[in-house]
Amino acid sequence: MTDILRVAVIGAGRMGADHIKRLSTRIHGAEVAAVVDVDLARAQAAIAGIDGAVALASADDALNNGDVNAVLIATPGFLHEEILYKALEKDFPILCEKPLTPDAESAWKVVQAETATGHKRIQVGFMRRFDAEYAALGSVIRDRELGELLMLHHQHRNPDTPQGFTNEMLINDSVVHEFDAIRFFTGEEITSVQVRLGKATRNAPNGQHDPQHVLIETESGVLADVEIYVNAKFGYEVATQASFEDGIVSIGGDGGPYVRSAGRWGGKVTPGFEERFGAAYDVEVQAWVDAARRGEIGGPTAWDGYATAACCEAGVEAQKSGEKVAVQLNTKPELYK
Ligand SMILES: NC(=O)C1=CN([C@@H]2O[C@H](COP(=O)(O)OP(=O)(O)OC[C@H]3O[C@@H](n4cnc5c(N)ncnc54)[C@H](O)[C@@H]3O)[C@@H](O)[C@H]2O)C=CC1
Ligand SMILES: O=C1[C@@H](O)[C@H](O)[C@@H](O)[C@H](O)[C@H]1O
Repeated sequence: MTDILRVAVIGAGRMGADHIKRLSTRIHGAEVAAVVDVDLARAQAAIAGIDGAVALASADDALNNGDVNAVLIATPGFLHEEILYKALEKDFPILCEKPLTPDAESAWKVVQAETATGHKRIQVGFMRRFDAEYAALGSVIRDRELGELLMLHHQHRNPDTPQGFTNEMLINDSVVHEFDAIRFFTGEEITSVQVRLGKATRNAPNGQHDPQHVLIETESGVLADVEIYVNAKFGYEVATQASFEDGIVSIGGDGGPYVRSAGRWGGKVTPGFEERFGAAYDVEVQAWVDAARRGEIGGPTAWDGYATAACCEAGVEAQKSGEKVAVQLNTKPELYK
């Protein structure tokens, strides 16, 4: 077991700030040593009240700071690649928010760079694998409790999208989670993706066509579909229904306290991913820290980041063509088998 992790968090936006809070309050075995943001005021605000943490404006300064021995990357996806190489060069444990990189070619280069080091250092932030209900459905599938899994139906709904969220990001930033979840549930690679564009909401900004219907096939022929609807207004909802030979399992549906008051009855809808997956992020980050202190990783690998990037690439092509697009994958290196 190595020393406590002294983590540099790169990117102190919505997700980075959330991880900084959990690292400095709920996670054992790690501390925030540095926070980096091009917006230095944001980095400074993020370290308020954290003893021994410094705010910096450049990732290089953090990686070369002698007090840092681990990195959590929470910049926008297109900026991950450069920081990943630098952190690999330092041989630091890395937790990289999804997507690993936004396209398959760059993700494959990252896989090759890590493979050349001879050990796994990169864990990718697919937190749904750490959600209690996802884990439970995963066990039902693996243990064949209800016979063979036949189909998966996913709903992924966000209340709205941040500025600059493009049509491609519906696939690259949002459906990337379902690509990983389907691979996690089935233990198989995805072989093809098709995207159907139907009637669109008037609430979609920035040239987005919203919602979209994504149709997915795995190696053994499991069919999955995803309703991705990122300007759904009512709240944040991520749910799955799995059809088996001997039953149906639903996760992520309405839950929580059921209240009757002031002439109404019902529950609450979570406003965002921080609330819906808060516990899963905690488990994910703790698993990363515990594994990193043993010289290992504690979750999805760079291969998972690459394979999902290849699915995204097929998905973006399918968005444009409407055709079923095959997912092209290179051979999996021994390191990830
Ligand atoms: N696992 C999950 O459920 C979620 C993951 N994410 C992922 O987290 C990452 C960050 O997303 P958000 O926090 O939503 O974005 P954001 O836009 O809120 O934050 C990004 C931050 O990075 C900073 N930044 C930009 N360029 C930088 C650079 N060169 N060096 C240092 N800082 C820089 C920005 O100033 C900003 O503060 C993305 O990869 C995103 O896909 C985001 C939301 C949920
Ligand atoms: O990763 C996330 C965001 O980047 C993405 O924009 C959302 O659609 C996802 O639900 C969330 O988990």
